[in-house]
Order: sequence, then structure tokens, then C-alpha cells
Amino acid sequence: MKFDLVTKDPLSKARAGTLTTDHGVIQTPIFMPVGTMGTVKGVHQRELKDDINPDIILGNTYHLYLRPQTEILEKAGGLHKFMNWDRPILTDSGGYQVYSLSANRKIKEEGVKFKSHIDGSYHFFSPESVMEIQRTIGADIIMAFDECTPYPCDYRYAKRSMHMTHRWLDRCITHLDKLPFKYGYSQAFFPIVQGSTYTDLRQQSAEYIANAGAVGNAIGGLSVGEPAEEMYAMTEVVTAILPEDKPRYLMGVGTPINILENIALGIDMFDCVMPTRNARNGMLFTANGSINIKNKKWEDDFSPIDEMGITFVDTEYTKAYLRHLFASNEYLGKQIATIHNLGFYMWLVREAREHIIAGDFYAWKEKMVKQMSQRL
Ligand SMILES: Cc1ccc(CCc2c3nc[nH]c3cc3c(=O)[nH]c(N)nc23)cc1
Repeated sequence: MKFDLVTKDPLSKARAGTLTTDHGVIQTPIFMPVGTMGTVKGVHQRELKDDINPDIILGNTYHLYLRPQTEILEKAGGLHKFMNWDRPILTDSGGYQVYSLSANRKIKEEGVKFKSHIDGSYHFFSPESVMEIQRTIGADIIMAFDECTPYPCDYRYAKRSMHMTHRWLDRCITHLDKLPFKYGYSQAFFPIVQGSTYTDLRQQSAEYIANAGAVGNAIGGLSVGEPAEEMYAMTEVVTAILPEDKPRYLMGVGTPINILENIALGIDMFDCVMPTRNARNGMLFTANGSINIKNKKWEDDFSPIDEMGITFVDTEYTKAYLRHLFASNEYLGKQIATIHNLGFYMWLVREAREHIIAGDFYAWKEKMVKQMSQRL
């Protein structure tokens, strides 16, 4: 995998880049739609390509391991073939999902024992086993097996957990070196910085991850409920240490404003469940703030969903119609809102890229942050 930095912004640490993988090119800054179970919920792969056009989507090791299970994915020739998506895919390693989804899990040095949220059966993830699972899923970018510390968490716990994440990282790398690619294309491996919201731990973890010399690096342990200011402060500390010539992925972030602020701090890749999850709840993001389409005030508003929207739903349907679909619990409503929100997130990061290249990103960012803070 190759990463070329196209340009840098004079007034911030924002960068525009191009990431080349065996399944295609990724223009950064990029937003990666979450496709947990091998689908971006409610959106056909054809709509995804034609109307939202993300350079890369995310899959989930935890979910795919439990269902359809790795042997099915292997028989299919990997996740790309299974879901008929021939562009890049990134999979998370499953640690975070065990911590956030499984009722009772036991984290030990060896790995994590957990109960399936589907049928209650017991399973065990280790750095070695999730490297094998991610080889079989076949994503273009795979993540290290880490422990995402909860927020808040005390210093001692954060320190112990960070050192275990570093030992797990070494085990991932050692094991990965023994596992050939399964489907004839290469897979890039990203380690993950932890350290909770403690500056000294974040610096230690960033140094350790930078020394691993991977082709890309991720920042974990954030977007777990901490105040935005703490998220920005930790991002600043870590991006000062991570190598400039490698892509930086801030996991689980975030709102449109979080994304612009973190682009200014030198982040290149983002993922978040908000555009898809909030869409299913009738919450629409726009350049002028957010809209709760279920609100009665839209029931006779026959204006387009979003005059400045970039997807077909924005101009082909009215606010009144979309509100009606939500009021009647019609699943077309969720589909329309999902396409709108993902289209808005793609527009936002593409606009950011253009302004970084034009050299006026900082002023544009300040204007957008104000504009998007409105409640419509
Ligand atoms: C499909 C998919 C869903 C979600 C993710 C990212 C999930 C995610 C976080 N989400 C919010 N904060 C997060 C922190 C971490 C983290 O520290 N480590 C890992 N491995 N994942 C995180 C990746 C892929």
C-alpha cells in the first residue's frame, strides 16, 4: 500500500493524500461508511457506488466471525466476492466490538473470552486468532487486536491496558508474518494507539506504535464518551508523534464538526456509525445543521430534503414525504435518510480535501463549524 501526501495546509496540520490499495485508490481525508455485517444497512451496493461513491467501506471481524462465519467467507473467496463489493474494505479486529457488544467477556493476557450476542455460545479471540480471521475475510486494511479502554478509566488501568495492547501488537505482527495472503491481493496492517485521556500514556503509546513501522497508523480509545476537547487534545499529542508520511485513522469519529476539527489536527481517515444510525432515527445532517425529520414542523414542508445535497434523494423527495415515511414506519424512510446522511459525510470530506489543496481549509473549516452548529 502506497500513501502520497498531495499537499499540506499552511494554517493547520490538515493534509490531502492518496492511498493506493490493490482494490483501488482512496482520496484522503476520507469517511468510511460502516458496513458491519457486509452491508451498509439499507443501501444496495449499486446505490452505494453510484450515489454515495465511498472509496472504502468498513466490515467487522466480530460480527462476520459469528455470522456468516469464516468458513463461508473462505468458500466465497473473501468478503469482497461475498458481498459483491470490488473496492477497498477495512475490517476492525473485533476487540472493540467484544467490549461494547458482548454481555460478559473476560479480558486476560492470552486474549478475550466472550459470549456471542446472537446465541450465547462461548468464543475466544486472541491476537493470533483475529489475524487469521482477518486474513480469511480478506479486507485491504486490517487492524491490530487491541483493548479499547472505557471512559473514564483510572490511570493505573489505562497504563496496564496500554502495555497489554502493545504486547498484543507484537503478537499480531509476529503471527501475521507467518500467514500468507489468501486471495492473491495484499492486506495492509494498522497498529492502534491507546492510553485513554492521559497525555504521558498517549505519548508512550504513539512512540511504540510509530516504532512498529507499519504502512498506516490508527488512534483508538477515543469517541467513547469523552468531551470533544479531550478527544482533540489527545489527537494533537498523538499526531505530533506519528510519522507524517503515513495515513492516520481516528477510530469511531465522529460528528461532522469532530471530523473537520480532527482533519485540522492531521487525521486522514474516519469512521462512525452516526450517519447511518442517526438516519434510521430520522436525524439528518446538513451543511446548515441537523434536522429531526420526525418533527411535526416538516409535515407540510414540500421543499426538497436538502437543496444543497449531492445525492438523488435530496432533490427527488420532499421533507414532508420523508416525515410521512418515518411517521408510518416505512423502511423506505430509513433508506432515504441513510443515503442522504452518507452523501453529506462524503461531501464534507471531499470539500475539505478541495479546500486543503486550494490552501484555504482553515477559514472554510471555521465557517462550516459555525454553520453546522445550527438546529433546524
Ligand atoms: C465496522 C466497524 C465499526 C466500528 C469501528 C471502530 C471501532 C472503534 C471505536 N469506535 C469508537 N471508538 C472506538 C475505539 C476503537 C478502538 O480503540 N479500537 C478498535 N479496534 N476499534 C475502535 C471499525 C469498524
